Amino acid sequence: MAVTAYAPASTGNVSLGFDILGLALAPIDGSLLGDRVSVVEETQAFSLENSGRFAHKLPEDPTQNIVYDCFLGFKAEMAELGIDVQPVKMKLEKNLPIGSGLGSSASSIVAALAALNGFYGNPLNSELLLRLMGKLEGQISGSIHYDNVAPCFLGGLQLMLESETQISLSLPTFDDWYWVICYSGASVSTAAAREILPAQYDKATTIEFGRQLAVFVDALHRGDRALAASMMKDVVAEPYRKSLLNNFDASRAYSLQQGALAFGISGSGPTVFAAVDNLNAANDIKSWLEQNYIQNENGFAHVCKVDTRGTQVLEDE
Ligand SMILES: Nc1ncnc2c1ncn2[C@@H]1O[C@H](COP(=O)(O)OP(=O)(O)O)[C@@H](O)[C@H]1O
Ligand SMILES: N[C@@H](CCOP(=O)(O)O)C(=O)O
Repeated sequence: MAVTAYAPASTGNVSLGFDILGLALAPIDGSLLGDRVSVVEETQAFSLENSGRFAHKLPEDPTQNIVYDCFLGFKAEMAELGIDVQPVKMKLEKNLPIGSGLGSSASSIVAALAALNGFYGNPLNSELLLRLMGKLEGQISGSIHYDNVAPCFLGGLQLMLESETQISLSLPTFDDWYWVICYSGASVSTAAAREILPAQYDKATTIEFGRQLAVFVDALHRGDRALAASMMKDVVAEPYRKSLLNNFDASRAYSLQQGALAFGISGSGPTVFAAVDNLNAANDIKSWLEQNYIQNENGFAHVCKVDTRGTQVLEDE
């Protein structure tokens, strides 16, 4: 029976946890912000059919699509278990823009592997799947980072542990926070946005990074909203990446003036996010960003909450 998986958008870094903190997102109006991948049936030769708002931005050759690499990666893992996997017919509904900072490649990877695993009766456990997801994400961006694939797969706010037995830890979140996200419509390559970062950081930056992350995690556990929000400042990527983004400083200034608790770059951009604890302010910031941050017809904005469910796998009727 055909199996479909939905994998939500995610914000990597969340300003203060470069490569090790990520958040899954769900628009509060119920709209779909994530890719869907189906495994339809076994066939003679691998095939992939693309649809969705951003399908036209995908490589035309199906073997250049990361979904194909997921199939190969899954097949190799199954071979380790002594199981031979035949070519399959797959479908990708590409709802997330590529190079947007919303974990677009992660969403396709996670949905593809979750659907493949579901189709074959869940032979691979979650930990193994997550490692494979990270490996495939690393293939695209140049180095392995789990801050998109982990929240996309598991839901919620995830902190990377990356021990031999566990990749990710789930952190508590504040139910009353909204996450306004706005994608400008421009494309920023994650690999390129990683290359512009320094290879080394100075002592002061390193201490600041450690202080912020430690205090933030403690504040989350104690439910101290104000302290948690005050730690959300990016000392690692934003100083170098914000020059790639039009109108970033004005967008932050407006959001903070409207009462946003924090404002930053989602992943490697150009999407920006504002954390807000008031729905009226969240809607107001969303409208302003729509008017002032979006650059073309591909852009959009949503008021979101944390997606606590992560990837959803369904057997088709
Ligand atoms: N299913 C897919 N979804 C997203 N990107 C894909 C997919 N298949 C192949 N790609 C390629 O992977 C790269 C993704 O770029 P990247 O900047 O990492 O995107 P994102 O930050 O949105 O994940 C692009 O070159 C894109 O053409
Ligand atoms: N930690 C990564 C996150 C990249 O996210 P994406 O959504 O832009 O792929 C980074 O900041 O490079």
